[in-house]
Amino acid sequence: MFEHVGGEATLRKMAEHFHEAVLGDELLGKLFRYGSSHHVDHLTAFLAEMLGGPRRYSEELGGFESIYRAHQGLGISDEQRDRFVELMLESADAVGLPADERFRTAFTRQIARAAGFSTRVSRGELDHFSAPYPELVAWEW
Ligand code: HEM
Repeated sequence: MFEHVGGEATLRKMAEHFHEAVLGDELLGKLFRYGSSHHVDHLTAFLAEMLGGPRRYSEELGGFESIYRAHQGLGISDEQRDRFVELMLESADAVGLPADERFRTAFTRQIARAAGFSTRVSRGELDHFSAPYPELVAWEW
């Protein structure tokens, strides 16, 4: 799937597009406005790994610890979660990710799953030890 989408270059474009979109979004902007400049790069690495590409996010960028810490305490609402997923899918369209049904079905499901994970972490509903991180990145495509 990593190759099918056009590799890291396409995913970086998608992450850049997404980052711009959330910054300008009424529901999500305030969560990201004070964030760090590495969000685009880390999101690119995570998406690449999620799609079966290089394991840079887990091996070099902190993997589970980093993603857990980034969302802890954010108190993401259901509305914010749904908007996040919507903007991700819009960004996928904007940069021309493949439109075939097999890819889109799996991609949408996995983004929704990751959003569920981040939301539960953000509300303190998932502790460190029970959080299903491996399922997020080691996905069977
Ligand atoms: C459900 C709604 C979500 C919200 C509101 C949210 C919010 C955030 C915020 C505020 C940050 C910190 C940004 C920064 O450091 O500049 C962050 C980091 C991150 N998020 Fe999310 N997030 C959500 C869902 C997701 C999902 C679904 C994914 C994966 C597809 C994801 C992947 C990441 C990654 C990889 C980082 C960077 C962590 C690091 O620094 O290594 N997030 N998120």
